[in-house]
Amino acid sequence: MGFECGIVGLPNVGKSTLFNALLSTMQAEAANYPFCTIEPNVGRVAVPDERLAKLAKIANSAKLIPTQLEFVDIAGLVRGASKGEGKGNEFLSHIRTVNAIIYVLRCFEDADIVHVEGSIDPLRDAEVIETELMLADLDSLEKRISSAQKKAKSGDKALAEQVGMMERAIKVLQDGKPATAVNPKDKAERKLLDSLQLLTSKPVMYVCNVEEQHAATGNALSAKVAEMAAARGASCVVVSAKIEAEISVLPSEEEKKEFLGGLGLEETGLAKVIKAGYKLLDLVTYFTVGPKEARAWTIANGTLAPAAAGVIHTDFEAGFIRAETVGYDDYIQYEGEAGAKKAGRFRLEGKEYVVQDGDVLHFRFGP
Ligand SMILES: Nc1ncnc2c1ncn2[C@@H]1O[C@H](COP(=O)(O)OP(=O)(O)OP(=O)(O)O)[C@@H](O)[C@H]1O
Ligand SMILES: [Mg+2]
Repeated sequence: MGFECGIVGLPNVGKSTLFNALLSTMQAEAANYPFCTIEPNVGRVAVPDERLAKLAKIANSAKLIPTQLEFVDIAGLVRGASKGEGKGNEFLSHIRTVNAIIYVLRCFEDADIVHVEGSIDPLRDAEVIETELMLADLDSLEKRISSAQKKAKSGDKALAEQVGMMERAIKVLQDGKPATAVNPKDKAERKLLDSLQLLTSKPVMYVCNVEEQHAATGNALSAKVAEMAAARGASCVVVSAKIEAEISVLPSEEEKKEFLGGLGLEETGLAKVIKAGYKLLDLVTYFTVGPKEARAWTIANGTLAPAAAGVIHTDFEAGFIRAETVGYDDYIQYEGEAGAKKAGRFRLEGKEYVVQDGDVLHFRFGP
């Protein structure tokens, strides 16, 4: 399971500006010119988590190592992308490989920055892009289904199930809905749907890119997007990519805080985007804490202890014996492992243990 969020949208809406800010260390081209991003840019960013510093303080850890999330800056799609317009096929194939989609919607007015659709209308923009993705999915399913149907007739049960799922997906797409609207009823159905590798079965969130002065409050356009997102049960984050780019290059945390305060913000829009992306992928964090370092690790929600150990090292998974576990709240309340032990809050967990968000773990493993 990968942990990649694709940044998707029309050209010139601020995707690369946001991406650059996210990876102030990395360079992706940002210019007032449609299609300036030709190759997809991939970068890793630290996931902000207040808990890490609190744990490190208790354990006197010398170093803090946050966990990371990957972002991919994908070139702007245009109307007709599913038919190959504006390098559409190539750009759509970049979306196919990511695990979740972050739609960047232009909610800022600026007469100097060209809008491919000629006016500022984020709801229309979302519809244009989402329609292209649905058309691409429909096209790919219609191309695949007849040969799959033929093969399924030979009695291949797994294939027959897949054909069933294809038929359901085609139906919802023809109704103008994304493949997620198939609403898989259990894990097995979810897996079947995923196996079709559709663009519109990926989890989705929206980023409203607003003017500097609306960074804290949003504007009338972002309010409309928020309403649409809420109706779909999707999350929606307001940022001003341009301001984020300026903040991200400030040399010290203090200066950043001051700058944010002046705008009426408590945390950067980037932090909000990263946290929302992490949630969108249904990821959770566990910690390893010691005098050398306090470190955060990422796993999919529902991961069992041996597989969670495998994120650190494959040997940990192969030779897994048990996980010494203290829940985050207990670790804080009893001020560390020793205190948690005294209070009877130290647990030995086995192979069937589902690691919980915030767990402080120490893995025991053998040869
Ligand atoms: N919040 C904002 N307010 C004002 N201008 C902005 C804002 N966000 C981005 N811009 C400007 O919009 C222009 C386009 O931005 P950017 O290059 O990031 O777009 P893009 O979505 O990556 O485009 P493409 O699809 O062509 O790669 C840039 O000049 C950038 O400075
Ligand atoms: Mg770009």
